Amino acid sequence: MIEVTNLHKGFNGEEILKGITTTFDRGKTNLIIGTSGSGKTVFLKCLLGLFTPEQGAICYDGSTYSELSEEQQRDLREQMGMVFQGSALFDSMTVEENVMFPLMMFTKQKKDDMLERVHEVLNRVNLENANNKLPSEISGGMQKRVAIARAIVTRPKYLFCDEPNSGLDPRTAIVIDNLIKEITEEYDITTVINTHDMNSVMEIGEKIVFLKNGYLEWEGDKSQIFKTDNKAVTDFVYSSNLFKKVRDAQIKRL
Ligand SMILES: Nc1ncnc2c1ncn2[C@@H]1O[C@H](COP(=O)(O)OP(=O)(O)OP(=O)(O)O)[C@@H](O)[C@H]1O
Repeated sequence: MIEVTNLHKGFNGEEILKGITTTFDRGKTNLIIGTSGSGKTVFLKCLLGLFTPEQGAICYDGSTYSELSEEQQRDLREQMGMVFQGSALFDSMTVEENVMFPLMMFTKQKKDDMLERVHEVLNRVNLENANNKLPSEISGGMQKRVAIARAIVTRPKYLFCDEPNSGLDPRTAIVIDNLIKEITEEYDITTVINTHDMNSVMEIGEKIVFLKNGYLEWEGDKSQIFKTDNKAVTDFVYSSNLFKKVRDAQIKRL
């Protein structure tokens, strides 16, 4: 579980996050949504320990980040997996080498043990017969599976995903969403996903945090998001192509 209290973060005197308070439960897919420039990426980077907030606290299963020693902060960061936008695989490394990379960086395991773990996670993300391929030789959906395998290979307690669906066709996007949800439940991970995608909200939005201009404007789950009368949220929901059609049909019937 991650508990965020009164988080403030700015740059060069401009405040970007303006006092965010929320919680992200373990074993759940938590989504951060909001309009462009609302501070979603800055928030995710604060959760990853990449940005230091000016005020407020982030507490990971009882450990408040700012109260930890540098060594403890490093240990905590090693318990975090990250799926980057666009997958961010190493082009010159094979699928197997990409997934093994965090194990080589952060553990002192024997090569055979590392390989066994790599094959285990590649199987889990249903990626067979691609171990020796380069990223350029596999599809975008397969690259995303490799990125997920690489993010979970060290058995992280926290998984952060930045726009995991960007660049994927809608069908593949749903498969990837559900894979992340299944992994979150199976391994009891606290997962936080930054997304623009209303399909993801519908599919896996167990907790949704909506940011607007650096404020937490609304939070709830995927059933509540269609019942809220918060205008910023309804504008966002119905600006997606999928729901524009639904709304237009409703207006026509009136
Ligand atoms: N390192 C930085 N230095 C200065 N300003 C920054 C930095 N990172 C982000 N910002 C500013 O913070 C604001 C919020 O940016 P952020 O990337 O978090 O938005 P976002 O909600 O993720 O948008 P998008 O959906 O378009 O990716 C923007 O005005 C951006 O210019």
